[in-house]
Amino acid sequence: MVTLNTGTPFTARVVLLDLDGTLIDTAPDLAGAANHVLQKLGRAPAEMPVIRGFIGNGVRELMRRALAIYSDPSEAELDAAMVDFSKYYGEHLLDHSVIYPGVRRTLETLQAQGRELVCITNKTAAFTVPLLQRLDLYNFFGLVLSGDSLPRKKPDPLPLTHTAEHFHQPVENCLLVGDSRNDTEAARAAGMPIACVTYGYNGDESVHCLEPDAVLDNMSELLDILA
Ligand SMILES: O=C(O)COP(=O)(O)O
Ligand SMILES: [Mg+2]
Repeated sequence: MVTLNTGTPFTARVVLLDLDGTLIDTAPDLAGAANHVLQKLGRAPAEMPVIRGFIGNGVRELMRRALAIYSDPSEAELDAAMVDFSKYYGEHLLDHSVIYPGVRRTLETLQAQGRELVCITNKTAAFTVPLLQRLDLYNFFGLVLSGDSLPRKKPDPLPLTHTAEHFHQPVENCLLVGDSRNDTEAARAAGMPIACVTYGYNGDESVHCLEPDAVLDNMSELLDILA
């Protein structure tokens, strides 16, 4: 079901899409990599719902939070953990991760409508690009901004304002589609409309609490709210 809180459809000449929890269900493989590191350190694996709640601020923050279940890691401990995490995750990017229902067909339609598509994620580029390429999604995007592409990532508005400038569009003519508080905060700070999907990673909080301009249960519902 779609909830439209603005009353009018969005022009959205540029559609910005979050990655983890919005386009791709990456949690199983992120959990696999984090638990690989925990196991190496002799610790118990974290449950999937717990790991899901750690996603959204980049893989380093995910690993920091997973280690902190036991005790807050030093930066040196986190550096060492990230070497193991990165190697394992890079080799297991797509063991269990899948595109969410409706995503591919919706991207095809948006592209056919002549809209610019952009992927905006806090994931590092070393993982973002192969994930999109191997799922045959990469070519949909005129721009891909990862967590390490610009000096600041979401919830900072920079990736959003950078995108609007890149395509010479006012922010009002863009629309961010995301799944979490980082997305709504970045959008509000940029003055960009935001739609949230209900199926992603926003901890225990319903995305309705974030008061986005629209709420989607399936990506295909995006087509119902665009002018
Ligand atoms: O936490 C991450 O690595 C990425 O999260 P995002 O794609 O939802 O921005
Ligand atoms: Mg997300």
